[in-house]
Amino acid sequence: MAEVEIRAVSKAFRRTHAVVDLSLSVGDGEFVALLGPTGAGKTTALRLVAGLETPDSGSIRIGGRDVTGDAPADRDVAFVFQQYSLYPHLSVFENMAFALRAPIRRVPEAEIRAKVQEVARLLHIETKLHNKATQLSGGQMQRVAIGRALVRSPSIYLMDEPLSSLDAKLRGEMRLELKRIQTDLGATILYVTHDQTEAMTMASRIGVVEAGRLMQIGTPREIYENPINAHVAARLGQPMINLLPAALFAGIPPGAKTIGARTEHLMIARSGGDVSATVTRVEHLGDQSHLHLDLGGRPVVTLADPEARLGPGDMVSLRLNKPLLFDAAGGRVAA
Ligand SMILES: Nc1ncnc2c1ncn2[C@@H]1O[C@H](COP(=O)(O)OP(=O)(O)OP(=O)(O)O)[C@@H](O)[C@H]1O
Repeated sequence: MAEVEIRAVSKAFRRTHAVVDLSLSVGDGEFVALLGPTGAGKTTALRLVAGLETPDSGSIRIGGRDVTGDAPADRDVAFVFQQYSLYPHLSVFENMAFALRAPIRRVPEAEIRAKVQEVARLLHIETKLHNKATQLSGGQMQRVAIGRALVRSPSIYLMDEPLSSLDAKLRGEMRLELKRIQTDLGATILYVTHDQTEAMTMASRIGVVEAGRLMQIGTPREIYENPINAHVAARLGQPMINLLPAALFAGIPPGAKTIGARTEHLMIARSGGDVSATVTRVEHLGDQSHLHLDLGGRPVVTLADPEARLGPGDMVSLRLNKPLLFDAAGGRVAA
């Protein structure tokens, strides 16, 4: 494993600025997630590191070596794509062994067997090694796709939404397993996702990307608690942060035009708060319930206290507790 350094890299496709002046380093053994909406430039950033795209400007270093002009095969990276793209006619074993069988690698057969078996155990697919790739469930296929990358020991693993085709339950399980494997192997991973839970639970640092630009990078906690602007604040947190006009509340510092209130910033009482709101809906999600409110014509969503027994039409009183403050342009304002 090795450190990867992206320095001031830009890439445009005709008039689309897919990646703009991106600087980012992934430390040895670190798990960095790029989080952003569709079209933000996450995949392009990954493809630039892999060498599948050439930057218009900037440079990329892997393990201290400038690889900007190198072909993908010379970069020592392993890529896991969104689609499994397994070879259907080959067994699970052969799919995983494939990269090790490249003639230039000259890996002895005994070593290939040992490595594939070790990784298969890690991914809990050791009993499937002789199945054809097509005789697997979606979750097993995705494990094989990840396993194909893990049998190699590249400088960095590049992963592009590898869990997005799995159902919610499997995604949750694979999140835990991928994190465990990364920790066990001390693997360096640059991971692309639009799923905030994946980024929050697996990454040591999250880079929030918007319209080709890296807006903020930090630990999940830093990004969640201390977002630099309203865009970043809206990327993390469920239910999404409520962005409300400051004018709805009294005593807000001058300069603050928008209040960012996450559920923990909103105290709900029957009376005695700063403003009153009407319950429009209570949404039961099993492990939690979301309380939808109307605050002066604006929708507000927060977590419902299961004890409160609120229903549509009930009036509640809201009190702000140290919310985030943003200026007219969405930039953060000190409280
Ligand atoms: N080969 C290409 N030719 C032209 N435009 C492209 C090409 N690849 C990407 N783009 C454009 O660059 C922008 C960034 O795309 P990219 O795939 O990197 O975004 P993304 O954040 O990975 O999105 P998603 O989550 O949907 O995969 C988009 O506007 C996309 O349409």
